[in-house]
Amino acid sequence: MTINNNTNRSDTSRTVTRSVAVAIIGAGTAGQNAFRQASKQTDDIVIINDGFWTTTCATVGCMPSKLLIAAADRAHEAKTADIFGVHAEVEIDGKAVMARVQAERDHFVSFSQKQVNDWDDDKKIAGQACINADGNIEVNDECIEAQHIIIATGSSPFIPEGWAETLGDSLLTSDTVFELQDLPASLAVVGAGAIGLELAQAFARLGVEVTLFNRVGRVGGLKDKDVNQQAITCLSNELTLELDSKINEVACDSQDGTLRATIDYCDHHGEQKQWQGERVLVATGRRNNIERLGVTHLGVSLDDKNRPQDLDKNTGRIGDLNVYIIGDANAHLPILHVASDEGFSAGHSVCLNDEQSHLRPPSIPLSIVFCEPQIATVGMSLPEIEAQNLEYVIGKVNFSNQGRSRIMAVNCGKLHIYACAKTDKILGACMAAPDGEYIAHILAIAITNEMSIKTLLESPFYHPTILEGLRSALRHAQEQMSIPHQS
Ligand SMILES: Cc1cc2nc3c(=O)[nH]c(=O)nc-3n(C[C@H](O)[C@H](O)[C@H](O)COP(=O)(O)OP(=O)(O)OC[C@H]3O[C@@H](n4cnc5c(N)ncnc54)[C@H](O)[C@@H]3O)c2cc1C
Ligand SMILES: NC(=O)c1ccc[n+]([C@@H]2O[C@H](COP(=O)([O-])OP(=O)(O)OC[C@H]3O[C@@H](n4cnc5c(N)ncnc54)[C@H](O)[C@@H]3O)[C@@H](O)[C@H]2O)c1
Repeated sequence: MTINNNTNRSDTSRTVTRSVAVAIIGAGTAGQNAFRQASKQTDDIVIINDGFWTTTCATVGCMPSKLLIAAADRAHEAKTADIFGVHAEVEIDGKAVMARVQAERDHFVSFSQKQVNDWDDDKKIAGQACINADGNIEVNDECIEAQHIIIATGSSPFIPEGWAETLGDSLLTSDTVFELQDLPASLAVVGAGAIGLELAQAFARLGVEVTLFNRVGRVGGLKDKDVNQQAITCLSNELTLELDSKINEVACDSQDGTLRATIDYCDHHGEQKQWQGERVLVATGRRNNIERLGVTHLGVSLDDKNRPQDLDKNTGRIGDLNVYIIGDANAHLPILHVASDEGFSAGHSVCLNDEQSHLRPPSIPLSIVFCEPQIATVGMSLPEIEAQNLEYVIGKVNFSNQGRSRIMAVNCGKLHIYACAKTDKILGACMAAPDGEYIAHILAIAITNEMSIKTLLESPFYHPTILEGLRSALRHAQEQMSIPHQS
């Protein structure tokens, strides 16, 4: 069977060389999960992948970035030990730092490679897939007709037009930065999203002279002005920030074998300035890899940012087509656990008649940026709550005087909890906070299970912990409510 709703059929059809029940395009986290789940139901399956058969997460994403951050945090702790009366001489061996990042990264990569190696060779095709006007998949010299197609082609770094040429060898992206053999002397990081923030702070902590540029005044996508401002205050203790700036031109030349990159920009006061240094890490966002895949031949419509329309956010299914677009490829929530869950759900639903069986329940939004303080958002954002005219209160805590945070000298940050004033339930939260990853998970569990603030406050909070800061914010929210049982 070919995919239905085929709108762009050509007369010059290529002969089908293989027919399968399920074809998966892309073997990253989402695609591998889909393959594993679907393989439990059918043998009539093929997975096609271009490039490395591991995952973005293990190879150039979550894992190498956290390995670099781990080294940076050790350096930071040693360099700032003076505050405790502990004096340490810190010497950073850039080659050894990068060697550990690469060795541990390779260890993680080998896990996913081993799993893929165990799959039957005749179910794996290495090559770049393209969907033709008949809705069939062309790869190498094969033309595959599939009853169900799962697209899990991920995303790639977006580089502003012309920058690759003008920055030449000084250009780095998250695809190349972890291959460095040594630390650069100086680095401009462009983009203060998750990638830019994590890597800018990590390199700064490792002794690299870092300037972080962003075209808006927001960091880590924070939508709460107060928390955003607090995050900027904390981060600027360690980083040179050029927020709300406009980059006009980038260039690079080489003198005596040393790279010299320049960035001409207009700062937030409107003053023309120039940055000069060794390397430029471009972290200006990622784009899903479906532009040239030919998904429109399957009846899928895309908006102006390549986002598929009619996406079922639980399964990645597109409308009533037998087409699923999952993971970063659908540009919905480009984070790891979402790619993983969507892969799992799509893998089941292509094979079972009962589409609801074994599907993961929709999880509430959760994102964490691993800078310090950690920037995390859970549930609804403030603009979303306001757009729905919900009656809300904000429970706030500032970590500057929070007991355990002061003890540990990590007392910079703020937590805002948005709670419904009528139901006592948590709607969402936003923070730049020490131990933000744990606070965010507790709040995510509370929202998922519709726990009231009262119930949460009846749970024990051990003393002295940073989580007592969470209790302070919950109490602050409670104080503002007029629900009788709360008084
Ligand atoms: C630096 C960095 C740090 C990150 N840190 C975190 C983090 O801390 N936490 C978190 O939750 N998320 C993080 N992410 C995001 C996370 O890594 C991604 O959301 C996730 O890896 C996406 O998985 P995927 O399966 O959708 O895509 P991928 O793993 O990218 O897999 C897509 C596969 O499809 C292949 N492909 C593409 N086009 C074709 C084609 N035409 N034919 C055949 N194959 C094709 C690709 O080569 C690739 O192998 C990070 C990302 C980056 C870049
Ligand atoms: N810890 C995590 O969960 C984690 C870590 C890294 C990446 N990721 C995932 O990877 C995705 C991509 O991350 P990202 O940080 O590249 O993208 P992003 O979209 O989050 O941030 C890009 C930033 O670059 C800025 N920008 C864009 N063009 C610019 C220009 N010309 N000049 C100056 N600034 C410019 C934008 O204003 C924005 O702040 C994220 O959406 C996230 O889901 C997650």
